[in-house]
Amino acid sequence: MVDRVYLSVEERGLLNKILADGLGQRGQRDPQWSAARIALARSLQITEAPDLKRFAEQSGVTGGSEIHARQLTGEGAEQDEDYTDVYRALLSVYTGTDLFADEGEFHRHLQAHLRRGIRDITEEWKEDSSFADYLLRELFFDRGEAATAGEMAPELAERVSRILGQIGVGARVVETREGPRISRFELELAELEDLDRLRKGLGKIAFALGWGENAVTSSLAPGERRVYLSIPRPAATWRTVDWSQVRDALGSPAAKAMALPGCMGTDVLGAPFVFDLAEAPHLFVGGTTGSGKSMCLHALLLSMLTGPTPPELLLIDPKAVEFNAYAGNRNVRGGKPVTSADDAMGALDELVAEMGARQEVMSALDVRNIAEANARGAGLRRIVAVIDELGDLFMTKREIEVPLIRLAQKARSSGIHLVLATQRPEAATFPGLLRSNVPSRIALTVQKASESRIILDEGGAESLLMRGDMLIRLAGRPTERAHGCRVTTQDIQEALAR
Ligand SMILES: Nc1ncnc2c1ncn2[C@@H]1O[C@H](COP(=O)(O)OP(=O)(O)OP(=O)(O)O)[C@@H](O)[C@H]1O
Repeated sequence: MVDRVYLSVEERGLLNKILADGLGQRGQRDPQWSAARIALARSLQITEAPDLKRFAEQSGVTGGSEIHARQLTGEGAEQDEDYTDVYRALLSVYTGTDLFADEGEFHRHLQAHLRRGIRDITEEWKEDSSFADYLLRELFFDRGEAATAGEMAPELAERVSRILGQIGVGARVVETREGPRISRFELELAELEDLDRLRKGLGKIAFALGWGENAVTSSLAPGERRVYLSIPRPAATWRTVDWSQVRDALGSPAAKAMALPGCMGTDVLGAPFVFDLAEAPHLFVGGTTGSGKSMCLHALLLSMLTGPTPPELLLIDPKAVEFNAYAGNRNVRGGKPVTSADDAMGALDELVAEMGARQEVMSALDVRNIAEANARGAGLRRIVAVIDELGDLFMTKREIEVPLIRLAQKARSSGIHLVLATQRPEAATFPGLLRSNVPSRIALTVQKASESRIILDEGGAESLLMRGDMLIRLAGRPTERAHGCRVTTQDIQEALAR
């Protein structure tokens, strides 16, 4: 018999919050299983099994509490209230093992799903928003497709072949690959003219599959007459990428060789997307509210802090919300994030002065950049200034443009880098001189094609799918699509505790 599952104090707290604030069951007696079943349902939506080590281990739950199986699965209750075998069957399919035969394993998987579901709800449900709306959006939206996610690829391949025929493109599907959020088809085109027909027909393919106009994209693939066709999947079938997966990628020799390794998530096929901010050398990040911009910035900050030589971070946050957790960290310049426009101006002026001092050191050593200076023992540490939200800063203090432009123009060689983020990618927030000196860009979902063009000099970001979906254009490289990883408050705390 399934005995019980264990929860930490925080996890139990979330269940109580769902009951009281979400389901309005204030004062009722302990119907905690109803909240727990919602958390189970959330986890079961994700096609990948939860990490057993992380979510089923008992060690992290000291001081926590237990939920009995009879509450969770209805075990031992009347026949039509006992869902134990339904859960057992579901989890057997999920894991590919017979969980009817192994009670302990069933227990472990049940607990892992419950705890992952609680983790997801904690991340996704904003306290001040309606829980009913959250449930509708996260649990029930596109439920039909979610249920058939496993069989989708061959069925989709047939549909795609049929649609290609309808729009007059002669093509053979050579390979199908499922990324975390996108199905990618490699096509071999019959004739050269099929390339034009395909490009012109992308809107029709999207329309036929029920997506927005620019949701389906194509790009050239290696090999004769080969192209990739990328088709998004419904949100309920996405595989979430966690920070822990990204962090592992930063341990690779290639990433360790970078001066400022950055990884915000994966490419469309799920491989970590790692780049060197020192080569970027300045980055502009734009995306509408809820696009995942904050998570993207946290992933970038954690990547740099996890690297072999963490830089000094100047954090500027006029809204005084996003970077609070970093206060007191030894890598933060001045010990805490800067929140007022006047202090931001002062801090950036100091960086300009620091740049001047470093240039003198480099000229005395007769070297061209910080790497060469450090090879001669200069001991200069890289500095990264991160501003979230640039638009607010410009509104209260336009003059801040002056030190920013000077840094963007000249700070690269002295090891000072800028990351400028905004919710409002407008010409006024990203003016000409700054634009031309900040060559690397990340566009998360934006509302209009014109905003995409401000960030990337091209459209496309208006058709992204929120939640960290992004287009990255690094200096000298073509635009690439990536999916951000999820960064939890715990991830940030763990990284800062190092
Ligand atoms: N990479 C991701 N994977 C899964 N969910 C994500 C991801 N990025 C963001 N989300 C979801 O989107 C929500 C909004 O993300 P985030 O707070 O980073 O957006 P934002 O653009 O900074 O919005 P705001 O400006 O309103 O803070 C998160 O609470 C989370 O649920």
